[in-house]
Amino acid sequence: MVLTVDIGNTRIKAAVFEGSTVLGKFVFEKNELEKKIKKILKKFQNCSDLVVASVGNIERQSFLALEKELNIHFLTHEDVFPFVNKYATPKTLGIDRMVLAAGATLQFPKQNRLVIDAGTCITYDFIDEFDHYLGGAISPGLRLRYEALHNYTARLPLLALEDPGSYIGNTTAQAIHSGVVNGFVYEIDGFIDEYRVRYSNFIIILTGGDTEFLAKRLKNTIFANSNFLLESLNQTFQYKIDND
Ligand SMILES: Nc1ncnc2c1ncn2[C@@H]1O[C@H](COP(=O)(O)OP(=O)(O)O)[C@@H](O)[C@H]1O
Ligand SMILES: CC(C)(COP(=O)(O)O)[C@@H](O)C(=O)NCCC(=O)O
Ligand SMILES: [K+]
Repeated sequence: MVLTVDIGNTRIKAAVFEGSTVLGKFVFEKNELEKKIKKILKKFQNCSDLVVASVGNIERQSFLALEKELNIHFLTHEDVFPFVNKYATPKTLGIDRMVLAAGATLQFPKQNRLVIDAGTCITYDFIDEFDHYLGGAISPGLRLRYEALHNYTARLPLLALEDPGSYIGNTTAQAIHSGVVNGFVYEIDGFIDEYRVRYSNFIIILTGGDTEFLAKRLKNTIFANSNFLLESLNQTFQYKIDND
């Protein structure tokens, strides 16, 4: 059994895999890391490996205490990945994006793939049919947009996510919801349309905390899978074992 852990900038997601089957999935806050991991390992005592991708402020050292219990794999740029990295600054590429690209490459062979991760940030990652990772984009995520409007103005309230009634918001609240939610959806559909100009065929994988909210609002056809990063972590680990 393998325990995969995805440490994002907002939350931690974890899943236990037996082969490619998910036996359990967990979401928790960063201050609960140790407590929750111990609880998961108590429940799934056959876990032999722990695989971590962290873009948050949690480092390798946080897992050292567990080394007696199981093998720790804290993924970095030094690991083997199933694509050719064409990013001009490969060392600054987020490890989460590398894992997503690995999952897309392994799960959808020999085709162009666009991975969209709607988390704290929205990340776009494109891997072409020759398994070249080309790059993509980083923009503020849904919750971050609401928070940024509030934090960097004097008069805008902090609102909780709500469906905008119309794109013409006629109150402050409705104008914010329209700007944030519609802007988010238009941006993603706009990026997809732009990729389509250059690549006639590609598959689109949508993941991240806002997957469900977003999936039904996009005009483009996508594979929506909020577990894609955790599944990709499991696949990246299997790939590492086979190719190291
Ligand atoms: N309980 C929750 N706490 C925080 N964000 C949530 C929650 N449920 C859904 N979200 C949405 O998930 C997004 C963060 O996604 P997530 O994948 O958890 O981020 P990260 O991987 O960067 O930590 C936010 O934009 C927010 O709208
Ligand atoms: C862009 C990110 C902040 C996204 O993080 P997330 O939204 O998943 O929490 C992360 O992938 C990161 O820190 N990237 C480094 C810069 C880069 O990928 O080029
Ligand atoms: K992201």
